[in-house]
Amino acid sequence: MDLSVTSVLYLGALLYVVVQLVRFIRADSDFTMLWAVAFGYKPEKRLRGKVVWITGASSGIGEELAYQLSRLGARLILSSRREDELERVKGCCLSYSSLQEEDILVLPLDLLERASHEAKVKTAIAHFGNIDILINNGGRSQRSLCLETSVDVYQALMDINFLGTVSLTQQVLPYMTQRGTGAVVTVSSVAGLVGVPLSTGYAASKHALQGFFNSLRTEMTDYPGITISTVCPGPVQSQIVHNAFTEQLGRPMLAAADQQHKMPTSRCARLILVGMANQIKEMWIAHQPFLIFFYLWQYTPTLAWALTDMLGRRRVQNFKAGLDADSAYFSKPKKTY
Ligand SMILES: NC(=O)c1ccc[n+]([C@@H]2O[C@H](COP(=O)([O-])OP(=O)(O)OC[C@H]3O[C@@H](n4cnc5c(N)ncnc54)[C@H](O)[C@@H]3O)[C@@H](O)[C@H]2O)c1
Repeated sequence: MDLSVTSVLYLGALLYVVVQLVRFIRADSDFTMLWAVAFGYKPEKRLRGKVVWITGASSGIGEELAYQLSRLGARLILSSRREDELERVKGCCLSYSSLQEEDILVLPLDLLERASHEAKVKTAIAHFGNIDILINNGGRSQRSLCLETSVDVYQALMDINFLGTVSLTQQVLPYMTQRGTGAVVTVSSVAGLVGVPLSTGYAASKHALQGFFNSLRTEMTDYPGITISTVCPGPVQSQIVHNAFTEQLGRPMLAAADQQHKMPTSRCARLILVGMANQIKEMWIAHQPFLIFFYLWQYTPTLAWALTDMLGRRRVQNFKAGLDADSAYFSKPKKTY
């Protein structure tokens, strides 16, 4: 076959586009993250020995971050409300790693109790002398329709997810500015960037975090050694739905939803660590088809709204019918009660 140089170039370009397309379809994070995974610094090199404070360390993503960081040799401050659960996580960290008892501080903390945050930070500093990285991970979600939701639920979501996180960050940051180095990594959500039906208050609280940290990042430009990062995961396996607020405070979710379609917690935690090691400022972490939504919302909002309305309507209808709204996009919906 006689192929001209131009045809070879065209074929090469086509092959390149196909390879990139396949990579994108199989991707589980944004392009910067993909680059960091392939060519960036490894967490093993960058995070060993660091003092890392994780809020919401008693379950889900925070618990998994604690395990992976302990294996890397990072020293840990573990916080959430339940001390016994934190001691369990600490015990596992010690057995998975070569860390010593004093390398992990269990520091119970309620994001709602903002008046206690200053003293908690002082306790952490007294133990380790400094905090290298604060991971603002603790938070709660929501599964309820706006028209049925008490405003107290909206207040609680803002208090925990937004104000609790802001309060702790404000207490930790001065220690970082004094040293001129540190990182604040905040686990936001896909709901911090896009609209999510049944989670109006949760999405609002995560949008608030995005606005806050995107603005703070620029205020911190006088401190080039300080990194402000936000993490935007799509659905990840954890207790988030089980622990979600419903339409009234104190009314629990009736059943945990199917988690098969969600990203494994370990993969999400690993990607967060890669992002931290490479000081990435915004991390989009999700399987397809969720990842494509991030891009659509960013670049073609009109198309994104049309698609969200189509899929979101089904989610709302399933919820109203008492079906599992979370897995309803992907599998035969299950009754939640
Ligand atoms: N799992 C997901 O699909 C997903 C997706 C996007 C973002 N996120 C975010 O990831 C973070 C971790 O959630 P997860 O999925 O591991 O859920 P999870 O429910 O398993 O863990 C949440 C953690 O936050 C803690 N927490 C809740 N209220 C608190 C309070 N008042 N004070 C202190 N700690 C409190 C819990 O004790 C727990 O340790 C949250 O900020 C969540 O919004 C989760």
